[in-house]
Amino acid sequence: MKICVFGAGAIGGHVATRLALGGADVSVVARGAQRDAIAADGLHVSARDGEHSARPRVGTPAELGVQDAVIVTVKAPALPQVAEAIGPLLGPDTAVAFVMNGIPWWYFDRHGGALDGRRLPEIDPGDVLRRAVGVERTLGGVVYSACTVTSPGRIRVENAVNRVILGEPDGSESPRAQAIADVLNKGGMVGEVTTDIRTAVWSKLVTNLAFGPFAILSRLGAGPSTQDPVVRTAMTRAMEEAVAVANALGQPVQTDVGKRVAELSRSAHKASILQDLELGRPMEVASLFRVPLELARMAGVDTPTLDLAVALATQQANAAGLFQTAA
Ligand SMILES: NC(=O)C1=CN([C@@H]2O[C@H](COP(=O)(O)OP(=O)(O)OC[C@H]3O[C@@H](n4cnc5c(N)ncnc54)[C@H](OP(=O)(O)O)[C@@H]3O)[C@@H](O)[C@H]2O)C=CC1
Ligand SMILES: CC(C)(CO)C(=O)C(=O)O
Repeated sequence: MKICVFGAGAIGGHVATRLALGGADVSVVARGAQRDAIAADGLHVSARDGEHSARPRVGTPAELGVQDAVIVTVKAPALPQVAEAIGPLLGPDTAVAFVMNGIPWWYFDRHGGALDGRRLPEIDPGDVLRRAVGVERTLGGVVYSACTVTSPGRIRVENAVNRVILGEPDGSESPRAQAIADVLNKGGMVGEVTTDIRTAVWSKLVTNLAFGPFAILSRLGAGPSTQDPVVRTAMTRAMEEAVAVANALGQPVQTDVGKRVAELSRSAHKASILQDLELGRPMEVASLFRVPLELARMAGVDTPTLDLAVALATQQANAAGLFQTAA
């Protein structure tokens, strides 16, 4: 199976390595020092189950040509650039899986009901992804794997279990998602296919949405920040609001909020969006924070704690020049 990973950073570098270990014909689209290092010396992943290396092909979409599947693993602000470049990788039967955090651009496509087909211009401005990729090629994706690029071409993975969940926007059974999941499983990552990808998206998102804005405001990891009972209470309320939004949208997320906040409070982990702020990288404010609250308004759910935290976090991202509120 020919699979190209578009955006071989932390997650993409890990996924590409697992796909190669699983026997796929893997290529990557990368840039800068990361691209040069992968081209010269391959990818090297240091994980709980060992040290893994792979030598994927590295090239531009035109050089790599039509694929059986493309896995997009950029940060959300880079999606318009993906839309511009992805064309040569796509044939009529190419599946394109967006394996990222946050509300995906296709969220209301093949959704059914009154909101079916609703656009999310903060994530897909001018419908560029819709036109370049098309909903028919698109698979949703969620990834549980804490990954960091430690130096170009080298990725450290924290989790003992690393999961990728894939699913069709219309909730149908998916042989094409299963084919990708099978390769991941062979490569030592857990690949799963779901018929309810939106619930999988929200199950992950409730943590990003409740934890991320507080991280930006405190500039601390969850552990140190939640030592203050006021913060812990507010973060708990924020996560309860996020779960209420998911439920109102028809996604039965099962998050045990008290347990999740307790887990976060034992961790020194700095939210990835705070790491982006500190490193001056474009921030996923739209897909992780603002669009979920747009969905809260559509669902008629009040989210006062999240509203304030997200408004202030957005101001921080604006002030740092790492996010621009859509005009
Ligand atoms: N890292 C983690 O532990 C986790 C991340 N996620 C999610 O996964 C997604 C990816 O995150 P992550 O892997 O951390 O991000 P990274 O920034 O590490 O990786 C994205 C990569 O894509 C590259 N890229 C962006 N645009 C282009 C382009 N036009 N052409 C070629 N390469 C490009 C980036 O290059 P450059 O650096 O030059 O911008 C970078 O190397 C996000 O949605 C994130 O929230 C989910 C779970 C955990
Ligand atoms: C929120 C959390 C801890 C889990 O999804 C995360 O990985 C992040 O955003 O850094």
